[in-house]
Amino acid sequence: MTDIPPGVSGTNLQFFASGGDESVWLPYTNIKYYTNAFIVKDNRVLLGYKKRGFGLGKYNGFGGKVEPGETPLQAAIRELEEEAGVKAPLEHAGCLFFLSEGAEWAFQIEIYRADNYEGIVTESDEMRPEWFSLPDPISKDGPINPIPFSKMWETDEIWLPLLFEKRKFFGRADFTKAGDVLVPHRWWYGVEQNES
Ligand SMILES: COc1nc(N)nc2c1ncn2[C@H]1C[C@H](O)[C@@H](COP(=O)(O)OP(=O)(O)OP(=O)(O)O)O1
Repeated sequence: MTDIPPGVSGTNLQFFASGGDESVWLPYTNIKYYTNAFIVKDNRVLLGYKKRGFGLGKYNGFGGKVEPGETPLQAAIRELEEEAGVKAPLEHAGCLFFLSEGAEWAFQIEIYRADNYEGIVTESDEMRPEWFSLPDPISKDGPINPIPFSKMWETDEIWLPLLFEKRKFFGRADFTKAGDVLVPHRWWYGVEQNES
């Protein structure tokens, strides 16, 4: 399925992956803007274990709502410092649109990455930071502390490798409820083509 879904920003996109029930995208009326930031350094990525609120019990990048008057980049820098105690020269890595059945708004999340940071990684009220090894194509035994995809949002496994490869991605994932749990219903991802 190669049609770009409603809500996906980005131009000059090349289809990368899609799946799920391809009959319908969930409707939405409101959008709220969020950020998510990842530090990738020395073949490791810094993730945080979410201690409260939305995504409780999952590992994720560091981020939150864009507050009034902030740019997404300013919000991403602030949230990273609040949640992990460090400052980083963040670069835009992609943008994701998430919709959950029954939610009052869609999440538009600007994703950032940095190869470096200043300060000491510190646990906060919201996140417990932890370093994980990047996938190692050379070692047949695999990394020592691999990324815990089974404890992350299911669709992260599709786009996180693009962030590691520095390929800019845009996508959408809709989730439906199975009891108290949100499960992926339909998803689509594209990568920005280099103009040359
Ligand atoms: C599939 O859906 C999602 N996947 C991933 N990887 N991340 C997601 C998904 N949906 C939301 N997120 C991210 C976006 C933000 O980084 C956080 C949610 O932000 P939060 O609700 O914690 O916002 P804060 O402003 O920090 O909240 P407080 O008011 O509690 O400080 O999850």
